[in-house]
Parts: sequence; C-alpha cells; structure tokens
Amino acid sequence: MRADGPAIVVSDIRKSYGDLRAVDGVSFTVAEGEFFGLLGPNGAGKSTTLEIIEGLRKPDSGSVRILGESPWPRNPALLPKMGVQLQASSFFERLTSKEQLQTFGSLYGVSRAAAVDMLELVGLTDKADVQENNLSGGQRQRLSIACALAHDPEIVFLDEPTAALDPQARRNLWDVLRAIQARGKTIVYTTHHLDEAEILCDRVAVVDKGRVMAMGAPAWLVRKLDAQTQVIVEHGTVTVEIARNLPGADKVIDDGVSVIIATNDAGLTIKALGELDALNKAQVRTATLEDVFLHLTGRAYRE
Ligand SMILES: Nc1ncnc2c1ncn2[C@@H]1O[C@H](COP(=O)(O)OP(=O)(O)OP(=O)(O)O)[C@@H](O)[C@H]1O
Repeated sequence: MRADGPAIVVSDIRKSYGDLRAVDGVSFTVAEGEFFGLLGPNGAGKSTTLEIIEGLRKPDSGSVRILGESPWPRNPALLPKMGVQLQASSFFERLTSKEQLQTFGSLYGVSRAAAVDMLELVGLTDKADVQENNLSGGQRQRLSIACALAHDPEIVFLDEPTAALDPQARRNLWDVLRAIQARGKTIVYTTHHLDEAEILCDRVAVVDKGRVMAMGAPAWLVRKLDAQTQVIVEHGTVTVEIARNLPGADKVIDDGVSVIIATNDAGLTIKALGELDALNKAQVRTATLEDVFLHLTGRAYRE
C-alpha cells in the first residue's frame, strides 16, 4: 500500500559477518526523484547496505520498503521498477554496446529502439557498434549504467559508478548522472568521493563503521558545522599584524606564499580587506564534507 509516500524506506537494518558489524542499525528514507548518496570510506558498509535495499542480501534484522513493497524475499513485482548497477559490471561476451543494451532490454520486453535511446543518454551513440571490450574504462562504466537503465526503471541504484575513473571521466559521468535525475528517476548511489557527493546529491548519509553518522543536504551539513572560513591572500599583501586586527579574524598564518586568515565572519573580514585593496588574487575556503567527516569521527577522511 502506498499513496505517494517515499520511494524508499530503510528501517534499522543490520548485517554482521561473524563479529564484524558491517551494517549496524541504518535507517533513512529517499523521496521520489531524489538523488541520495551513501558516502563513506572503504569498508564503511555502503555496498552491503545497498545490496540489502536492492534485495540481493538478506538483513539480519530491520526492514526495507521500495515503492511500498519489500525487496526480500526476491520480489518479481519490483524488478521492472529497479535498475541496479553493481560494483563489478559484467557484460555479455563479444556484443557491441548497442547489442548489450538490446539484450538487457529484451529481458524486460523493452523495444530495441527504446533500449538504444539509453546510449544517447549516457553519451555513447558513437560507440554503438563497438564491442564492450574495446571501450575505455569510463565508457564501459557509462555502458553499465545504460544497461541498468535499459528497462526504464523508476529507481536506479549505482554502486561506486565513478570509482577507478580518471578526473575527466569522472566529471563526464556526473553529467550523465544529472541527466538521469532530470528524467525524474530516483537515484541512490554510493561513493567514497566526498567532493563529488557534495556536488551531485540532494541529500547524503555519511556512513562510517556500519552506522549513519549524519544525514542531510551537503550544504546544510557543512553549514551546521559552523566552521571558520579561511580567507587566503597573497604573501606581502597584508602583514600578519594587520591581518590579526581585521574584523572577524581569528588565527593568522603566513607560510611565505600566502597569508591565511581564519575568520568567524568572512563578510566583515573580506570587506575590510577590500578597503585595504588587498583582495587581488584572494581565495576563500569554506568547510567541506571532509570537515564534517573529521568533526563526526575525529579522524581525517582517507579515500
Ligand atoms: N561477504 C562478506 N563476508 C565477510 N565480510 C564481508 C562480506 N562483505 C563485506 N564484508 C565486510 O563488511 C564491511 C563492509 O563492507 P562493504 O563492502 O559494505 O563496505 P563499503 O563501504 O561498500 O566499502 P567499499 O567502498 O570498499 O566497497 C567490510 O569490512 C567488508 O570487509
């Protein structure tokens, strides 16, 4: 039963492997059309959480509802509504990109033309007749996302789709993910790239050691930290003495290249620097999700 409720409801799921609590009481909801990120370092429990939600793994306890239904035990009614891309993608041998998509699509009775449309969405139209083994890593990743979308599901699960890609391929894939969301799909994805999650996700759950440490819009999580802003001006522009006396300024460091001013009121500090004509080449660094992670766990984030 479901009357426009959330697309996904996860309630207190747990999964242990022997003594290891891989998922230790995780709960969250995802709204329809939302881009939701599970993020955290390697081994945090993201994949296990995702696989439980996808109905690929049975939780020790807790429950999951997808579009109002339970994905476990295997629920055939849900399969056409879900697109799943696993961390290790597998393709049919020796088929071209187009044939891969048509084959995946045919499993769900999708027309050959509709399946091929997905090639355009992921920017692979010009590789339609290229065999999968001749694609680059980034292109193969895009093909595997297209295969997860071949049957036009409502919800798309992507496990580390940007892992192992170079920075350029990663950015290209961001455009693909945004295009998928623009089609109204609900996206749940895992990543260990905090910068990427900050840019792409409507909301994130920061996961560490099987637990959700914080959840919300990235900008909200960062703002809630109430961290200092750093205003960085070129060395020689202002002296440390002057910088320390600027309104809002707290700590000041001169490292010989820059004068770094940690401020509690960036607006006031920048205004005063402007009046001193000291803003040429200035940079402003605000807190990021990395600072949120550090604050939550007491350890620096390692990708
Ligand atoms: N089948 C399994 N048997 C035993 N331990 C497992 C199994 N699957 C996962 N684990 C362990 O559970 C923990 C969580 O793993 P999981 O793959 O969910 O983390 P993750 O956050 O997705 O990490 P990664 O980004 O490296 O994939 C890890 O310590 C992992 O070694």
